[in-house]
Amino acid sequence: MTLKLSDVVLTYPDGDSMMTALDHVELAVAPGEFTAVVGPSGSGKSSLLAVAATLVTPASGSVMVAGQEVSGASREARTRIRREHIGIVFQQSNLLASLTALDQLLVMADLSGHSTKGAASRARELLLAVGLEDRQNRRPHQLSGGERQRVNIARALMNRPEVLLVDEPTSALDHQRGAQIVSLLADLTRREGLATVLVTHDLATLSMVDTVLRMTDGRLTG
Ligand SMILES: Nc1ncnc2c1ncn2[C@@H]1O[C@H](COP(=O)(O)OP(=O)(O)OP(=O)(O)O)[C@@H](O)[C@H]1O
Repeated sequence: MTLKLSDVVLTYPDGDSMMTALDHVELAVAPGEFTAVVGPSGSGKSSLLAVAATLVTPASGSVMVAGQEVSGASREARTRIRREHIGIVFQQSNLLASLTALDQLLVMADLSGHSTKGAASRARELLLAVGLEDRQNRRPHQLSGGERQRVNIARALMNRPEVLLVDEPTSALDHQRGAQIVSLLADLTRREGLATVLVTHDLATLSMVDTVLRMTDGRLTG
């Protein structure tokens, strides 16, 4: 399993007591497997992604990413695991306003400290994979909402992660464009052998995923 959460409990302070955001959660995603997590607002979906992204440390349980145990790892070790093994796509496209689509990707290679040798060809390959080969010199304001989300997805894959975590990527898009984004994620999951977790409210796109899990009051069920 590329991503494995075992018996994960996450609590937040809630007034004088604690509330349980993740309640003994089990999640296992294999390479090339596209998993969707659905559930009502406040049920814990974003918390699940934050724990899987190594951004939040659970109260107990184990989080394994690409064979490495995250729980108990130092902040530096978690940052390294995140940079090397995890791609994250947020709900809103958070692209840099002044950069072209191509440069949005190249800046990821710079930040990771990897040599830029090979980065340009990886960036072009990804822009082609997301259908933006003729948009590579456009800045965010010259792209549609769907195109910006495609750049976001391509950028998340720049450093060849094994795990892809995607939080409601279609919420700002109409149904057709949203379905195209989920179809693209399905294609990339298979092509790049990613362990992908998609949080979504868009039930119409669930036919494109391999596994659907439901989150209810912090409990994850199949
Ligand atoms: N940093 C925090 N501090 C305290 N409580 C939090 C924090 N983050 C989330 N919560 C609480 O944890 C519960 C789960 O929240 P979470 O955002 O994970 O749910 P969600 O299913 O992603 O919701 P949505 O679909 O609205 O994004 C909610 O009750 C929320 O209020």
